Amino acid sequence: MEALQVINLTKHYENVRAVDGISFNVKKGKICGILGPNGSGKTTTIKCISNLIIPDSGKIRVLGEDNKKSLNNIAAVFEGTRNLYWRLTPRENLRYFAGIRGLGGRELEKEINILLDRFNLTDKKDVVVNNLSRGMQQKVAIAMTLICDTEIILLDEPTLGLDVQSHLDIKNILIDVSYELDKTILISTHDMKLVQDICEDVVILSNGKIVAKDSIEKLFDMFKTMTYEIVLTECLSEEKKSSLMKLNRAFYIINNGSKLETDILNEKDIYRIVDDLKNLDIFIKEIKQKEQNFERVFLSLTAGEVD
Ligand SMILES: Nc1ncnc2c1ncn2[C@@H]1O[C@H](COP(=O)(O)OP(=O)(O)OP(=O)(O)O)[C@@H](O)[C@H]1O
Repeated sequence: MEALQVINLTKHYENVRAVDGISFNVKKGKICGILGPNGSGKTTTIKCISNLIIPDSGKIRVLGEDNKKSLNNIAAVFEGTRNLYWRLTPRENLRYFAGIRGLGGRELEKEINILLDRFNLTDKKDVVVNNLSRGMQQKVAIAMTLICDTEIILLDEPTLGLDVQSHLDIKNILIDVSYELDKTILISTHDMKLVQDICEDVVILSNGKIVAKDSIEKLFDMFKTMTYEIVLTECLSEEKKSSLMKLNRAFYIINNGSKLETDILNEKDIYRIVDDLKNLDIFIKEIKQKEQNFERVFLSLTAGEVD
């Protein structure tokens, strides 16, 4: 069942076409990522879905209903957790946002305690949000969406500026929320690792248009290459770098020339690469096959102009 339908959405800011006729769906209980370079239209899309800005044209449906009539079924968290009240505590924030949606009473207090516990925030429940770490603030913001009990949760850059532990915590929380509570989550992000780890589907934008929308699995299959890392015995000189660039193969020069990466389709190619490097007096210390990386898929899809 489609929880969210975006149909032919277009939004201009004066002469900028921020979003240009995009359509995609997100199934109930799934996590979908919106990826794209800076300025590709991700935030504009999220803002249109959450009714913060009015699109020029197109339709947005939540469980089949126009999004303007579904305000109580959409909760959004924008970059930098700007929608929290910094001088209120986590408990007060949750109470306030639930109150806006007409929720209150003893049942609500019980719900708030359960949520604070779930997010490991119980011992911080009376500390003003301003004095919490970035990771904790992000948890409060996500808890805020849950207390409102909406069908759709929109998250703009939920892992921006988080340390490794908080990144992991947020990732686990989102997986829990989607699987256990059956929430539909749309995440706008630059964080490929997050998308690769938790999203089932992805929409990739470039210049306000969709360049790909599919499951992560299928997008990986589309770019089924093997990436090899070649560690060199010494850093490449500028002369060797330019000789390498003249070869009929794309090498990514890493670590100032002490490593190379290349994508191959056929395992036999690796023997040709070894020969090519030997002919250029570039000596190999080690060759490793790398795990497939969603960043490469993304770069392949967004490189160059998209009409
Ligand atoms: N309020 C505004 N007024 C004018 N132009 C805007 C406004 N908001 C966004 N834009 C422009 O619309 C385009 C899309 O912006 P948007 O913020 O949606 O992209 P984004 O993919 O979220 O970018 P980023 O990854 O940098 O946050 C950009 O060219 C941006 O400069």
